[in-house]
Order: sequence, then structure tokens, then C-alpha cells
Amino acid sequence: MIFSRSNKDNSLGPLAEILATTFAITEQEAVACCQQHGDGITVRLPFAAQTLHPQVQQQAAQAGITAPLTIETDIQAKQTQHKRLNRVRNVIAVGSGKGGVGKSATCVNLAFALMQEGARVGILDADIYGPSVPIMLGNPDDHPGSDDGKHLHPLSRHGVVANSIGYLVPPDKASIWRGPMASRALQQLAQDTLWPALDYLLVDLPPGTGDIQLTLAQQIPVTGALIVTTPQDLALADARKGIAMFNKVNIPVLGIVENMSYFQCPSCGDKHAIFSQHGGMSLAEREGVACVGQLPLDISVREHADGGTPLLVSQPDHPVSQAYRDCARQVSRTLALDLGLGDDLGIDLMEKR
Ligand SMILES: Nc1ncnc2c1ncn2[C@@H]1O[C@H](COP(=O)(O)OP(=O)(O)OP(=O)(O)O)[C@@H](O)[C@H]1O
Repeated sequence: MIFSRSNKDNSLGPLAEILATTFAITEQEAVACCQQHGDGITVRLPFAAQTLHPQVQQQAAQAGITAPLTIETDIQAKQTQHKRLNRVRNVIAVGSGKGGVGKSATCVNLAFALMQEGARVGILDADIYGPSVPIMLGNPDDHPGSDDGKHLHPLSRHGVVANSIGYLVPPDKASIWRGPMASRALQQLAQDTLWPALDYLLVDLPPGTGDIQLTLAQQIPVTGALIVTTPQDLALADARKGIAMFNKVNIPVLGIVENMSYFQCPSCGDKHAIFSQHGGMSLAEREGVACVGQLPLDISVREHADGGTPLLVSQPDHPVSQAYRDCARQVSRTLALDLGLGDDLGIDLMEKR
């Protein structure tokens, strides 16, 4: 939490109630985010939820709160087992047990969703053997620049920065690297990229739960992990292995994202559970982690991901974009408030927005 204060000042009561309801936090947590100064109130939220700020302003006005209200996003760095990457506050690993469940598409869309919710976001494509981030961002022929032949400037795309082995070597070359070489490449990619000040660096891990994934997950100072799965049994069994893998290396699992949860018929509006129903949700319950999103199987996701025109940027008002933002807010909130990750570091990283 950013700072705490007592709730002796009653004027914060109605505002705390609004914040608690809007962001699914306790009133105590809400009060801890508020600071009164002069005749105004500043709310500093430790999670990204910017699209809901106007709603809070509106409800506050309706509740008769006349003090000028400023709402800011102030995401803090969380403790990790390893030394953090320069200027990167939190690293979120996006993994999947099974291949082809939509891990990369989810990672890229979540990155833009977090950005639209007010966070500074980067993507590290750690899928050394099958990097798809360059294609999904629509810049596969670009190359990161370097001033000293060692450090790389990440590529910027629609407000998100990214680096990927796919920008550096031809795809057929990286795909034959053995484990140690691949993990060295990833280490360099993570550490030698000149990341700007970031609230979240999303890491698109290779699919699977073997030694390679384990080593990669341990090489980067990961704050928390997301597991992407589809709802059918086959994928869930592998997703469970993914959770076990992160548990083994003490990386907290932020939640499960159930991708391709349902297909909504554009003609009749009925929802069809193509890959079975609620599998991700049940797994989350069994494993004691949150199901942070149920994303539909939708042609627009595939078209925009494969076409390099991120859905969230091309069609921010699309219902699926909204679903990604709902998921992004929950991920950010979980990271800030729910995980037993220890205190925020409260470090001023000398970053200014
Ligand atoms: N919710 C969705 N609706 C429709 N298509 C989707 C959805 N999510 C992903 N896809 C599509 O499914 C295909 C596989 O997705 P993606 O490459 O993200 O999977 P992956 O799990 O990262 O695969 P890999 O195991 O190869 O790394 C892509 O064509 C992608 O555009």
C-alpha cells in the first residue's frame, strides 16, 4: 500500500465506499489510497484501472463530494527472489502447459489492455523457439538499435515496447539452439535491453513445463505468473503442470486466464462452449488461484493477432477488448493487493512519467 492513514476524517467515508465497490477492494484499502490536501483529495491507486476513473468521479459528484478529486495510477515494485531488471517494476510471466492455447495472443492483448488501464508496459518475447510477438505487433522486419553493440533499444509499438529474439536472428537459426544457448540468449535479451521505466514487463514464455521453461522462468526476476489455458481436459492437465512448475520455483501464480472459453454466435447471440465449459475456472478453484479472465473464441482475436494489428488498438471498443481490459485490471489488482508478495518496495526508481 502506498501510505496509510486513519479513517478519522469522515469526509473520506463515502469516497472509500465508492472506491471499494468499483475496484473490489476493502474500504480500509481504499482509505489507504486517499490523501487529503488543502481542499482537494488525491487517490493514488496501486493498480491499473484507469478506464474506471471517470465512473468514480461521476459517482463521487453524485454522492455530493465537492472537493476536487484527482485519481492517479501509482504501481509499486514488488519484491522478487532475484535482482530486478533496471527500471522494470514488475515482471509477469505468461506461460501455458500446452502449446497453441493462445498464450502469445493473450500476452500481447493483455499488454495493450494494461497500457489502456494506465500502466507503462513492455513485452519480452521469451518464446525463443517460436517467437510470435513480432508478427502480432506487426513489425517482424524491424531490428532493435544499439549504440554500443551490446545494449539494445527495444522497439516501440502503439505505446508498448518490446524485444524478441525474432527481431534479431532468422527464425530457423534460433529454433535449432540447444537449451543452454537459448537460455543465454534470453538472459541477454532481458538484461541488455534498455527498458524504459515500466510498471509491467510481460514475458511470453515458450509453451510447456520442461527444463527449458523452468530455467527461463528462473533467469528473469519474475514477480508473478499467469497461466493461459483453454477449458478442455487435455489443456487443463498441462496447465496444472504449469502451476506446479511455478510453485516449485516459488513464483506466485497470479491467476489462470481461460482462453477460448466460449464462442458467441454472431447471428443468434447464443454462447457455445466449443472446448468444454468452465474448465479454467474449476482448475483455478482446485488450485486455490484466481481465474482472472474468461476470453471468448473470436475471429477478431485471430485476425488482429495474426495480422499484426493489435485488437485493443484497432478496435478498443470491441467487446473482446473490453474483456481483455477486465482481465488486465484483475491481474494488476491481484498483483498489488492479493498476493502475499511482501511489501511494496517503495523505491523511487528515479522514473518520472
Ligand atoms: N481467443 C481467441 N480467439 C480466436 N483465436 C485465437 C484466440 N486466442 C488465440 N487465437 C489464435 O490461435 C492461434 C494460436 O495462438 P497463439 O500463437 O497465441 O498460441 P500460443 O499458445 O502462444 O502458441 P505456441 O504454443 O505456438 O506458443 C493464433 O492464430 C491466434 O491468433
